[in-house]
Amino acid sequence: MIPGADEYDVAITFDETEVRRLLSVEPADVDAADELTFAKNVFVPLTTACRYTCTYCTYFDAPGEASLLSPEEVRDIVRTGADAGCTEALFTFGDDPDDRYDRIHHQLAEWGHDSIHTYLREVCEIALEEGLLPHSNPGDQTREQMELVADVNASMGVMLETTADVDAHAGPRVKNPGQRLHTIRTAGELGVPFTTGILVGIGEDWRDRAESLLAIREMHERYGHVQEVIVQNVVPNERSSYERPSVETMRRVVAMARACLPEEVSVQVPPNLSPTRDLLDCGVDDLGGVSPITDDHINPEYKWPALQELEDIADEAGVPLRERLPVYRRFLDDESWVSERVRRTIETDGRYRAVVDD
Ligand SMILES: O=c1nc2n(C[C@H](O)[C@H](O)[C@H](O)CO)c3cc(O)ccc3cc-2c(=O)[nH]1
Ligand SMILES: C[C@H]1O[C@@H](n2cnc3c(N)ncnc32)[C@H](O)[C@@H]1O
Ligand code: MET
Ligand code: SF4
Repeated sequence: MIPGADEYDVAITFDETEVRRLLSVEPADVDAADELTFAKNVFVPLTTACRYTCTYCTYFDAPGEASLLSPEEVRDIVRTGADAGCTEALFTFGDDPDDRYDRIHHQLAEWGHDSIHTYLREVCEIALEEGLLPHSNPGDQTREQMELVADVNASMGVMLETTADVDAHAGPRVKNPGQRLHTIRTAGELGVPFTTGILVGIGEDWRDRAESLLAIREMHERYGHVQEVIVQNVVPNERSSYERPSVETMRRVVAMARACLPEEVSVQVPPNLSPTRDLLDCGVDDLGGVSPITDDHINPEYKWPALQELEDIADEAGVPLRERLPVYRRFLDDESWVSERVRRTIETDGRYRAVVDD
């Protein structure tokens, strides 16, 4: 049973034959992709306040220290990004930060906001004004929260992490797999093109990995909204000494993801964290958002590869490298997936047409 599944009304019955099939998948069983895609983004770490304290994470700050970027700071970052040829403003930050941080609450109030989501809407609008397409990953969202920002985002996301009950999420306030799945389902109901994924090496076992991927597939089968699934290996940092999963483990999980998910769903690995070159024959077809100007604020010790390195990786795999937008092509021509507002930005900016038509 997935923890929290009943409470959030997302119970899933796994087909034992399917679980077994995935558990037996080997890298040799899947086809390598015929192209590699990536997006150029700027990372906007809106706030370091977070209601959770995941043991693998260095991102969050204690209540007395956590900060919030101002609208001016956000405009500066996204403008620099647009000048550097980026297409995506990645808003990733602490989960429900106004939940228990008074100073965040007061700062938001000073700027005329009563929640992080009304503020997120304002900064997404700033990104659109500056010509960037927002992709927000604020962690878990209620339907009301997501509705507030859906039409100013090209796509959104949240990592499922895992369906298992792991110690990494133990404590008084914790990520709950049922709540994560509920967020993924809400995106489907609201017609939001969505990114999710699993975090490998946080205490889950092979069956948990298979079930996590099957849970994502189940959500996609219902709504068709999952555009990509990130297979992310945990990396050690100064707060925690998680062991990196071995290359062999990552090869098998990536192959499992490819074998589990339908063809239209991309399998992404982050090129700054993963042994990317060793995973390409296991079905990876996307390298995610990489930034020519900002750090990966979640894992700042791990630098983004330069565009040239992505070219070299694709060359070695013998496939073309193609730039993409934060929203995948198949959603673009349908108003129920991409709002008029976002579509206008894509259609009026020559840079976007060039990326879409490439
Ligand atoms: O730079 C990062 N981008 C992350 N991204 C962004 C991703 O690389 C791109 O923004 C998407 O591929 C959209 O283009 C995430 C997006 C999500 O929706 C959910 C989780 C992640 C995780 C990361 C991450 O750890 N680091
Ligand atoms: C945005 C995403 O970053 C991931 N994340 C957080 N901390 C780490 C880490 N040490 N290693 C790898 N990924 C991490 C989580 O999966 C989160 O959902
Ligand atoms: N806090 C959110 C989550 O874990 C967003 C990114 S983690 C820095 O989903
Ligand atoms: S991974 Fe996200 S939810 Fe977990 S502590 Fe870090 S910022 Fe918060």
